[in-house]
Amino acid sequence: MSADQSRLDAMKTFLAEAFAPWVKALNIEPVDVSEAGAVFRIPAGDNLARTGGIVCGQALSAIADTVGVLTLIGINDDGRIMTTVDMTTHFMRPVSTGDIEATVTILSNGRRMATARIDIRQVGSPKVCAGATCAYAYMG
Ligand SMILES: CC(C)(COP(=O)(O)OP(=O)(O)OC[C@H]1O[C@@H](n2cnc3c(N)ncnc32)[C@H](O)[C@@H]1OP(=O)(O)O)[C@@H](O)C(=O)NCCC(=O)NCCSC(=O)Cc1ccccc1
Repeated sequence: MSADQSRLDAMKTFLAEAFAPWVKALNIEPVDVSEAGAVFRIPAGDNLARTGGIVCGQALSAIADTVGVLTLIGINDDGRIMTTVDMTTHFMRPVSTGDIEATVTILSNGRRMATARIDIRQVGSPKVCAGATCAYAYMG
């Protein structure tokens, strides 16, 4: 098994074991991971849409926070657990229902804190629809 496959498996296991049931129901799929970050696919169905078939901001924020945590779980080999301490999200253009992609870039990963940038796009489009910056504190 490649190192990346083992990281993807660790992310999937953590998603299945650690998150609230409604977060698991987002069906977030890790598809790529490296030291620099990770890429995720999410099938955004009508259950995530507000009026007009637009994916609601509440779901996009939850996706951003979750993929940030999963990326740190994937790239850290030390079993450290983190908690979100700050998050800023911008909704720059609507996300239509359908497959969406979240790209995580790790901006910092220190002894006590980590910072991640998350960009959410419609699959197949280069345009960022929503962007978030999340700060995480390592516990213990
Ligand atoms: C409209 C604005 C807020 C400001 O735009 P500006 O900065 O002045 O710039 P600009 O006008 O250039 O437009 C930029 C891009 O946006 C596109 N576009 C614009 N208008 C429309 C339109 N009517 N329909 C479709 N697309 C539209 C436009 O084509 C362009 O895209 P392009 O470059 O051609 O690819 C924009 O940033 C936006 O839609 N953000 C996403 C907000 C969002 O989805 N929030 C989350 C859901 S809300 C929620 O969950 C809470 C809630 C729940 C229930 C009930 C109530 C609340």
